[in-house]
Amino acid sequence: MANKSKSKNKRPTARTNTKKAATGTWKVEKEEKVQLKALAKDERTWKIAGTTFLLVAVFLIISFVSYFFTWKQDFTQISRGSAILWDFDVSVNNLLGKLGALAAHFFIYKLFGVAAVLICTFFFVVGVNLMWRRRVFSVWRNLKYVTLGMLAGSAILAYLLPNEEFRYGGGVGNMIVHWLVASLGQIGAGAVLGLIVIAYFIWQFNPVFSFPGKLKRVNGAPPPEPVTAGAGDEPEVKEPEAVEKIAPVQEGAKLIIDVDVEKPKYDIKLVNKEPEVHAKEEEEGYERITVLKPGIKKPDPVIEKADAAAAQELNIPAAEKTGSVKQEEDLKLEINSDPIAPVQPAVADEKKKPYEPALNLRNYKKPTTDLLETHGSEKVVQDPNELENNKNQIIQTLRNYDIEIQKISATVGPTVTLYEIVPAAGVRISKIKNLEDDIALSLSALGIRIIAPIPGRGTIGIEVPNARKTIVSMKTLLASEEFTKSSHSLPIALGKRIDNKNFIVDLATMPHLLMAGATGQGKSVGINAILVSLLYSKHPSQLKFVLVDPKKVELSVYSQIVNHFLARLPNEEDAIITDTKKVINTLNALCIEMDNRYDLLKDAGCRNIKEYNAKFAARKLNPERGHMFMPFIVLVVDEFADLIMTAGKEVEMPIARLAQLARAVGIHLIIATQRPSVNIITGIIKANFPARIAFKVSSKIDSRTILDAGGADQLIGKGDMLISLNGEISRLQCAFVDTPEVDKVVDFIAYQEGYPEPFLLPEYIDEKDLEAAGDFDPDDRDSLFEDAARLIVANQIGSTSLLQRRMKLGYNRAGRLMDQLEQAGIVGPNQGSKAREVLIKTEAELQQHLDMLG
Ligand SMILES: Nc1ncnc2c1ncn2[C@@H]1O[C@H](COP(=O)(O)OP(=O)(O)OP(=O)(O)O)[C@@H](O)[C@H]1O
Repeated sequence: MANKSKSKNKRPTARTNTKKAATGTWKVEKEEKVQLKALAKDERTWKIAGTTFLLVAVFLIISFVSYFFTWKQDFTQISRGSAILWDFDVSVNNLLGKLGALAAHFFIYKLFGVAAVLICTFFFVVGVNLMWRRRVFSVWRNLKYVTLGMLAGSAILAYLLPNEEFRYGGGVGNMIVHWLVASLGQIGAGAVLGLIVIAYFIWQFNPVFSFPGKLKRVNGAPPPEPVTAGAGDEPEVKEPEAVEKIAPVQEGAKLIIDVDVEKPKYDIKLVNKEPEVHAKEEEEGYERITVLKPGIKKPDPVIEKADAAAAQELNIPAAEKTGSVKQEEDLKLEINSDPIAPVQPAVADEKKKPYEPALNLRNYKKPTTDLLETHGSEKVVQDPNELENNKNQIIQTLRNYDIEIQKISATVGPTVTLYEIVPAAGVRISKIKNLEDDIALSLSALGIRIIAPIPGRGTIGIEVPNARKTIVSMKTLLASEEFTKSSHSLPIALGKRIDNKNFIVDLATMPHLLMAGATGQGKSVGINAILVSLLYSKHPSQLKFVLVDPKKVELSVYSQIVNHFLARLPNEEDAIITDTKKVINTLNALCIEMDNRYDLLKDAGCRNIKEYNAKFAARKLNPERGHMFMPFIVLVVDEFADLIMTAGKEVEMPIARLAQLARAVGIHLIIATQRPSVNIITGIIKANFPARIAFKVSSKIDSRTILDAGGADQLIGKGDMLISLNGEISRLQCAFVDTPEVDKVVDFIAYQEGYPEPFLLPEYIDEKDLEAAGDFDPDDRDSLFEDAARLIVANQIGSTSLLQRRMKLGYNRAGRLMDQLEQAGIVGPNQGSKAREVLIKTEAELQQHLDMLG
């Protein structure tokens, strides 16, 4: 539905015309409305609005600064108010004239004093966001800081500088101080303002206060802590009375409530997990750097040393090599035009060090976790009263249906609590399953899901949403040891399970992922979580993304890292594909890349990308024969429904082909859709995507389409999700990474040196295009004819796939080239599966032959 209206909005004129045919005056109003809407959506309107806000920010800052110097001279005039604007006899000294003087006087003198300068940042932030049409800064956060800063700043200045000629605290500051002094006295007012300053510093910097005496005790035995702590080695058992009303539970804690069914009474056990080990600042092999400005890096002795060592390996004088992109490019071009082809000479010399793809961007630093934020408290909180009430209601509801239970226990997760029930002997499981809606009704909660039975546990699970939910920050997951020490090829941190365990999986083994969810339920955040995980774990030489974004805005931020992590078609400007036609070409190009990679694997005698890359790194494969280090390629399609609706089979077929075959050659697909209906997620797509994620969907049917099971319609949104992996469905809270965090990560990468150009996919030329354009005459020589002839003669192998691989061509074009080479007498006729005979033996001979052909 949402999408329908979106696409309608995109075509205001079409919509207007239809209405026109229908009615009279009403139609005109409608038309105006539509035009206004189109105007409001026009990029230029946004830019004009952005520029206006930025100019207001500049206007205010100049008038404020000027006011500090000129207020005294202008005071009498400004005090007359706006009347002076129309009095041409009046002149003022403020740099921005009467309006500047009046604005500054209003904000500084009448309102917030010196602290009023903060208001300029608000106009700046809004202006920048409008100008770039995305959330570069958080307006809400800025507004909070500006308001609090102006109130607190004006009061503090008014308190500290009370009798000055200049009103440092402005009218508002004076008023607050006046009221504080009248209520609390001079000292009390000072204490309150001092407290505000101290509270600000504590909040901002969270200093550590430690007492030497206590430290000694910590070294010996940890002091007992309340329920929260997770400090004790032993699990604590507490009577309910002893538990605080809201008991924060440490990550990984399991809350077990044992129920005596006759006399409702329970024990709460908290089983705390080992404390979380925080991220290492330095990841293996990569030093941490501080990024100053684009292109400017702090000189780092370690990096320089590494450069020297690497240069030595390349047999290039260190001085020439250090930091010289140009040199690196030249050298690369000499060996192979591929941007990630080996810079290091890959001669089959067994004594040489293994080839390291990362050395081509040896100064590259992976992003650090301090770029990310912790959202809210990481502690899972659960109210014992809530637990008790839910438990009683579950027991009562089941009893109403004559179902008795032996035991009930609860596991508190970030968003939901899992109540596990052991039913009394003889109770049929299906009976409980059928009561799903009744239990949900009696607990008056959305998002109840019943798992009957929980696989492998012999219990029945009832998931009930928590009244207070915890956000799972991406930062925590990426800093966890499971992630930093993971041995996965493509680790992705998706979120936390119901038992608070981190859920980190390997995309390479999934091997493709289908994601669905109604609009606004967390799909975009989920895609960002996956992309950010991969950016945190991989070097640009190891991974390339192909990003398809028909909505045009969701993935655009990643365009900044085009020369680091993106792949695109040759001769394409944009690395992020938004146009359906280009999507089809890209998907077909990926199919060619897959076929080429299979040829290389076959030639190398390897079964998969891992073996192949290991062999290449051991310098057992010759780049001269087209071998190269293969990066993983991850294709992300945000909004698959749009594509299927517009291009149908043309999109479905290459996706299905890639999904069936591409795993072994390191190509993985992530396909997301808002509308998981059967005409979009067809049988053929579904059959090839064993791993599927569902955020909240709007109907049970949608849930069945995506997961082959109900439940996704019962989720509560905001990243609450079900993942079906190897036939097993788990409920997760998706990791949250906000857009400004993604911006920071992308900026961190973008400011570093990248490859000279993006990773190029093979060229794909649509047969239909060629025919339609009528620009291919078999008698006309292809523009690449001579290059192809040279390649074939140099290698003395008459193989079409050699042309495909080395010249990055599609099968059809390479085939035509081969036919033309045959016509020209350079290669012999087709010999089935064997390569054609090459009739010309040397380059000199070829040159003569070509000259003869003219
Ligand atoms: N994992 C999460 N944790 C907490 N809040 C979340 C999470 N995921 C999403 N949200 C909240 O839900 C909002 C919508 O999420 P998101 O933009 O990912 O939805 P969407 O499904 O991609 O929507 P659309 O399809 O319209 O783009 C976010 O702005 C955020 O406030």
